[in-house]
Amino acid sequence: MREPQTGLRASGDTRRPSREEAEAAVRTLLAWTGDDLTREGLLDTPKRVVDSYAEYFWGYDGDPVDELSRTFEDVQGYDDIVMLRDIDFASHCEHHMVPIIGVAHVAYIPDRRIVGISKLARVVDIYAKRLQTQETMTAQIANCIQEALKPKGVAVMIDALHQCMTMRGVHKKGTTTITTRFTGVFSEDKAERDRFMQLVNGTRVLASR
Ligand SMILES: Nc1nc2c(ncn2[C@@H]2O[C@H](COP(=O)(O)OP(=O)(O)OP(=O)(O)O)[C@@H](O)[C@H]2O)c(=O)[nH]1
Ligand SMILES: [Zn+2]
Repeated sequence: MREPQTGLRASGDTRRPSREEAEAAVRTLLAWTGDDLTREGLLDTPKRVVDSYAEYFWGYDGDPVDELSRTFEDVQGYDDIVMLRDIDFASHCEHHMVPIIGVAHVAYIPDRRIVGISKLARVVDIYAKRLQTQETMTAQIANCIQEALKPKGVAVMIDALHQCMTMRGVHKKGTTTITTRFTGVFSEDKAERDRFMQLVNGTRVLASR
C-alpha cells in the first residue's frame, strides 16, 4: 500500500490494522449501540462494514499526480477554459465520518498541454475517497492540477451537503456549503473568475441525457 499523502498516521504509528482488527472494531461499535451481535442480521455486518470502508476510503491508495501524467499537446493552439461541471462525488467528513455528498466544478486554462478530461474527475474521486473537510478537498484538487499540469490557472468550486449537518447536530436540511479555490489567472483576473462563475451557473442543456 502506498503511504497516504495526507497527514494520516503522522503520529508515528504506521502499521495499518489488519482486516480482523477492523472487523473487531466494528463489533465493538455494534455492541456499543446495545444491539445483539449474535442475531442473524448482524452476523456479517462487521465484514460488510469493512468492505464498505474499503470503498469509501480507497483514495489513500490513489495517486492524483499520476492520473495527470499523460498529456497531449497537439490541440491546434487551444488555449481557453476547459471545464468539467457537476462532477458528482461522495466523500466523508473527517470530524464525524458521515457522508459529504456534492458536485465539483473543475476548470483550467492550458498552457500548451491538455489532459484527458476523465482524469480531472479521477482526481476529484481520489481526494473524495478520503476523510475530508470540504476546504481541504477543494484546495487539494486545485493544487494538484496546478502542480501537475502547470496550466495558466485552475478554478475549483465544490457545492456539497454535509450529512453531519442534516441528519444530526444542527439539523439544517438542504443547506449546502460552497467552497472555491483559484490559482494563476483565475486568482489574478476577476474577469476570468467571472467567466468561470458564468459557466458554473449556465443552463444545463445536456444534464438529463
Ligand atoms: N469547516 C468545515 N467544517 C466541517 C466540515 N465538515 C464538518 N464540519 C464541522 O466540523 C465541526 C466540528 O465541531 P465540533 O464542535 O468539534 O463537533 P460537534 O460537537 O459534533 O459539532 P456539531 O456538528 O455542531 O454538533 C462542526 O461545526 C461541523 O459542522 C467541513 O468540511 N469543513
Ligand atoms: Zn461532519
